[in-house]
Amino acid sequence: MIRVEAVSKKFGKLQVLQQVDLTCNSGECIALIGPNGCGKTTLIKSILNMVIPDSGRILVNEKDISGDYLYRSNIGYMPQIGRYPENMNVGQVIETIQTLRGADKAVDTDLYDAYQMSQLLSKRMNTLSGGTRQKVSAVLAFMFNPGILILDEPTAGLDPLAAEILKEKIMAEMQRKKLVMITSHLLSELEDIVSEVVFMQDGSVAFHKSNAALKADTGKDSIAKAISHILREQAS
Ligand SMILES: Nc1ncnc2c1ncn2[C@@H]1O[C@H](COP(=O)(O)OP(=O)(O)OP(=O)(O)O)[C@@H](O)[C@H]1O
Repeated sequence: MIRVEAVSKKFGKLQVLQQVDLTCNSGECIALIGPNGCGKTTLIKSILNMVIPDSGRILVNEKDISGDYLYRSNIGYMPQIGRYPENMNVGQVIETIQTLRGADKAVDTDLYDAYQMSQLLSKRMNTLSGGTRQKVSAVLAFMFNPGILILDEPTAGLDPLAAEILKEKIMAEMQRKKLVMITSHLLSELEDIVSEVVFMQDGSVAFHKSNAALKADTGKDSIAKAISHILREQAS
């Protein structure tokens, strides 16, 4: 479970997060959406302790994360752009992360197998295509069987089959009562997997509704249409 309480963050004079409150529970798949620059990645990074809020607090599984780093071993994070030691090959990167995580940890090889990683192990990171780099990030995010998955634009650059494989894996993890948080601008891709929609605007949560309630309240049959409907109403 993740609880964000009145979190604010400024970069210089720019107020990027403003009194953000958000609760996310196990078994939910949350779509964190909103316009470019509204603060989605900053919120995700705050939950990961990669950005330190100016005020407010964040609890993961009921524990305040400030000054704590151990809680992150229960979070699988797929960044928007995966950065790795570029002179290592794929096998070395996976092995290094495995060692850092502790070799005795249960390893989930579903995506490793589905993406045929064993055929890519000798490829150097700096020679990978953008999509293949995304596959490596996905494999690493899911590999250590974390209770929470935070995926920042996970399907960006993936081919349709790879994206479908990832969606199936996300759904399987939800069935196992994992908490999944996804940011994406590809709203149609989120349609079948998302249980909750959190819409951010100007650094705040504009609304947080279940996928079903969002559609029922707007009378629309897709997340994209529902969001456009709300934005048009706001503008008029
Ligand atoms: N380290 C930083 N230093 C200064 N400004 C930053 C920093 N990180 C983010 N910002 C600014 O904060 C704002 C919010 O950025 P953020 O990446 O959280 O947005 P986002 O909602 O994830 O956007 P996108 O949809 O484009 O990925 C932007 O204006 C960005 O330029």
